[in-house]
Amino acid sequence: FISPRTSYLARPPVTKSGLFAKAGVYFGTVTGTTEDIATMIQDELTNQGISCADPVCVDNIQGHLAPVFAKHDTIIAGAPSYLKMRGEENIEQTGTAWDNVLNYDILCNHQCNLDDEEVRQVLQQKHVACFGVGDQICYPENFCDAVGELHSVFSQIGCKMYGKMPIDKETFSFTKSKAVKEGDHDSVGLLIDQDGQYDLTPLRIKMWVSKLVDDGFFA
Ligand SMILES: Cc1cc2nc3c(=O)[nH]c(=O)nc-3n(C[C@H](O)[C@H](O)[C@H](O)COP(=O)(O)O)c2cc1C
Repeated sequence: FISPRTSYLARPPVTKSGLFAKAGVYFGTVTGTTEDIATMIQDELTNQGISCADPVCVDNIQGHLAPVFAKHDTIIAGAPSYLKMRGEENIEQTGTAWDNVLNYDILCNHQCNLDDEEVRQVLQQKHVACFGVGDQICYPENFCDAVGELHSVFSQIGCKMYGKMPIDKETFSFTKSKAVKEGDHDSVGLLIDQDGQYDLTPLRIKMWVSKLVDDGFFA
């Protein structure tokens, strides 16, 4: 007997049958930029022959997340970064449903406090890659921090993480980001500066999607 509540856990792996798209792109946004990037990623996936559902805004997800995420083999998760002050302390937030959906707030301490066992169970089987948008001129020490935060949640749940990118020193000028581990030459996901470098965005997306394909993200 499989209870209706957990029946989706027993579904066979997602195929290209058209019932479920192979890749799911989830984003949060405050002023629309992350949505634009999510759509550009979807277009690039389609160009490269990967079936991808229309990007879903996490603020529009009602109720339980597990059945939503269960629809896809691979999840691409994107968020903007919004630095905020809490008293004297800087805290990072996305300003979107990611902040509460994944207990994002608690991530500032780099702890994963995801109590929801069902979400955890579903996500453990998934390939996940993260992307984000930010502004490296105004926030050079916190550029795209949310990408690092999101990555840290999904990896602590036990997802198989993809999407690392070498940081191009010729074009990026930020000094610090939670998306770049100390001493690393790669970021943990795709970093986009649509405020200052929108002209570089299409190539960055193309290279990232190509790398995801090469690394077996969709295999
Ligand atoms: C109050 C405020 C705080 C911000 N904090 C950061 C930050 O910490 N890091 C960063 O890279 N960008 C930061 N930004 C820039 C936004 O992340 C950037 O404009 C992004 O494109 C907005 O994405 P959205 O349109 O999807 O909300 C901040 C912008 C504002 C207005």
